[in-house]
Amino acid sequence: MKNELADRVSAAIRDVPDFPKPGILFKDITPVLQDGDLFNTVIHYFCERYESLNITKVVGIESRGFIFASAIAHELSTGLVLIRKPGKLPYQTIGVDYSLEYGTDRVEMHVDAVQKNERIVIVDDLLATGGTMGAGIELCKKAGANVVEAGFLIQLDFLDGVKNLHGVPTHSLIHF
Ligand SMILES: O=P(O)(O)OC[C@H]1O[C@H](OP(=O)(O)OP(=O)(O)O)[C@H](O)[C@@H]1O
Ligand SMILES: Nc1ncnc2[nH]cnc12
Repeated sequence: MKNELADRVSAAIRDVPDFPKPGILFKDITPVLQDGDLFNTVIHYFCERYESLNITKVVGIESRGFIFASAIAHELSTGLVLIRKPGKLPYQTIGVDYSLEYGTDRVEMHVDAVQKNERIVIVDDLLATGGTMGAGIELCKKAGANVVEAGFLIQLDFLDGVKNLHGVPTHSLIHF
């Protein structure tokens, strides 16, 4: 199932050169979302991976990670946690700074979003340098969570982002 689905997702992803900055080949996932059957199959693929792992919360990273995390959490009936860019969350937060393929940023999470020893998965659409997910993992670990897996739709292997993921197991549906 994985290879057939990976081929369908690869074919749907649209490459946009020089977005948002010159030299970046942007992987546009919106065609995957626009295809109801494909989006549904992707969500079920991740749910099958996670359904027997006693996951209590799915953590999504703003903004494209929210799309996948929220659909997976809904399907698994787990909680959903939002990791957001700075200044967006209303309550007390913990935060981590990181560098991006095209800039620097910071991620934040509510202090009470994840409890000690909770089994969580963190989901994002794409792994590039790993700065974003690395910071997300750090946040969840700070809160005492057991990060079972970092899941991605797409992994850009040439950027070797896995080295920034603190040894957490990772899974990506497709690799470029
Ligand atoms: O591995 P990294 O080098 O950290 O890059 C990956 C991150 O970059 C993109 O998000 P972006 O910051 O563009 O935000 P968006 O999802 O709101 O478009 C992507 O959705 C990941 O979160
Ligand atoms: N090349 C890329 N395409 C889409 N999202 C990204 N986030 C970081 N690098 C990216």
